[in-house]
Amino acid sequence: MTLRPNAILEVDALERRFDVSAPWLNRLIERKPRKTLRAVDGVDFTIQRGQTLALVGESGCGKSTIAKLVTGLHAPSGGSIRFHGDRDRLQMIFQDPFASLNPRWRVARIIAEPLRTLRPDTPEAEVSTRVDELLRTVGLAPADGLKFPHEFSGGQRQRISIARALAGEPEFLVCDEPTSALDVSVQAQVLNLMKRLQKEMDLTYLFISHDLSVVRHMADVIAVMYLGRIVEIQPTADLFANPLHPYTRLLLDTIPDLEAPRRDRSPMGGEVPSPVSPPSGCSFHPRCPLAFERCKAERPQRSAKVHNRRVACFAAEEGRTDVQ
Ligand SMILES: Nc1ncnc2c1ncn2[C@@H]1O[C@H](COP(=O)(O)OP(=O)(O)OP(=O)(O)O)[C@@H](O)[C@H]1O
Repeated sequence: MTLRPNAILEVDALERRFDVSAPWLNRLIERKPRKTLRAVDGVDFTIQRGQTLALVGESGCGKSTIAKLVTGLHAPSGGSIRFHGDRDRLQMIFQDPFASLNPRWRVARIIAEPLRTLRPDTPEAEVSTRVDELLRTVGLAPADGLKFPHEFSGGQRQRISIARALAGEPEFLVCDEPTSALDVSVQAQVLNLMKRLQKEMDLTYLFISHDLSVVRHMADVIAVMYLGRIVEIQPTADLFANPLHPYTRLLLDTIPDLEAPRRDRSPMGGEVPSPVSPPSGCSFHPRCPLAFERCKAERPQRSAKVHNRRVACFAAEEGRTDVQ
């Protein structure tokens, strides 16, 4: 893999397996073998400084595990993560701001915490000025610093999480479903805030969502995941204009308000298989309208020579779009 000069994060052949075996005594009695779950199964992507890469896919496809690998909460089972930035300046924003904000702390203390950790010698007056500034930056008032998290709405709580993340002077933010607990109108406001902050502070985002319509206006590059793998990765406009993988097309079909209605809308059928015993060949073949014999037997590889633009699908490689 060649490093582009502006890459801040390079993820290469990343794997994370979990041992999900029954306790050893049960295994012994019931003569059951060990079981391994492949949550992340050979993923690679690059994120350029100042850009947003979105990971999209249904629940359980491995998005959060990648977030935890990138932030160091999990160790990889294989592959590599190269971060060309300051590790201390990597912050995370979670889906549920209520769970991630200490309910017994006033908001000012919550926001000040990363600042105090980063620069323990900062005088109190300076900390408090900075907290006021951060509250204003995210659209809240300095007086809000005196309140507790439960006194705020969901959107406001997410603004508090963002202010707390910014207090750590981040250059890279991992955002795991940051707006999926919010109402649609509030979602848009928080997403716009994140976009504005990205521009003003030259932030890089790894943005995780199950919803393509959310990442459409956020991401420069979208990676679509299925069962621990990236099945397609493309710049956002290209992915929407010309989705290559049948799974991406199915995901696009589930977006109700896409301006140009697609002629061949088809509902997403079937369940995501278990990552403990994934289907043979291409993991998507049992749900794929374009699957043929080869898809059951062989696993499509990352086809691309070009970074952040590729598809893992035999039908796409062969240019077939006819339903079998
Ligand atoms: N600590 C763990 N131990 C065992 N299995 C795990 C663990 N963490 C995640 N998994 C499994 O790994 C797979 C990927 O999970 P992950 O949370 O990364 O998916 P996701 O795409 O983020 O889904 P969601 O949006 O529901 O969180 C799932 O099958 C999940 O059950």
